[in-house]
Amino acid sequence: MSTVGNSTNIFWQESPVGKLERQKLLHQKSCVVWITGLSGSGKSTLACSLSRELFTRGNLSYVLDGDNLRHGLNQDLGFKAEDRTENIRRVGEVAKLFADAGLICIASLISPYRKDRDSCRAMLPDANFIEVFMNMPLTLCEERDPKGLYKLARAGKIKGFTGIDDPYEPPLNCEIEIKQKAGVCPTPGAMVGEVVTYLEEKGYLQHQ
Ligand SMILES: Nc1ncnc2c1ncn2[C@@H]1O[C@H](COP(=O)(O)OS(=O)(=O)O)[C@@H](OP(=O)(O)O)[C@H]1O
Ligand SMILES: Nc1ncnc2c1ncn2[C@@H]1O[C@H](COP(=O)(O)OP(=O)(O)O)[C@@H](O)[C@H]1O
Repeated sequence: MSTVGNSTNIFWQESPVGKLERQKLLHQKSCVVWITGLSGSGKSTLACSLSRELFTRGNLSYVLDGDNLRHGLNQDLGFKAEDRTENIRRVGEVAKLFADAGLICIASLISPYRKDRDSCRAMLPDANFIEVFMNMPLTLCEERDPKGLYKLARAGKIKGFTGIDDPYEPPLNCEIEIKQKAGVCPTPGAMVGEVVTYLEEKGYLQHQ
């Protein structure tokens, strides 16, 4: 019997099927691929393209996108610092469950605060947390501005917009950094290739 937070008199229920059995069934080693970066840096593009490529290769993944989760699980959260922290904590816990289920969980959120990302890393046993930093300049993200949010932020119509009047703390030692080469952004395919190569080299994509 234990107490966790406000939950008292709770008991952990073991599953009759273990994580190793689920991973063996899926021919893969589960993990969390955590994609962080400014709005417009390419997080969702990488997450979706990566998920498709893994599926094509016979590996099962699932995308947890910040925008999407804010339509449901996190619809009660805004963008003040403590709400972003709670957002990342919740997504970290969900990602941990997906990894325990044997999947390659691809989380795609701005996740601006280093301490929050590091807390998610600490949640994952066996260090199966792969931080991918979308290191794109603010100028590029603002040029792209597919949702027009940077324009609204610049006009003062959105307060506390990441990169404009809210902080983003870049990773100090991420596993993968996606960045421009000679001022040119890699294609979505090249971005996917960098991540798949890493996953293969580290043994996450065991073939039949
Ligand atoms: N104030 C503010 N700052 C940053 N982003 C904002 C804000 N308001 C709305 N949006 C939209 O919300 C998306 C980011 O949600 P996240 O859950 O990834 O953010 S966070 O991790 O909690 O910081 C983000 O989506 P992406 O563009 O895909 O990153 C924005 O479209
Ligand atoms: N590697 C890339 N090369 C060219 N355009 C890209 C690339 N990645 C993303 N984009 C474009 O940039 C915009 C923002 O991408 P998106 O994935 O929505 O970013 P985020 O999820 O970080 O907000 C979209 O219009 C998308 O098509």
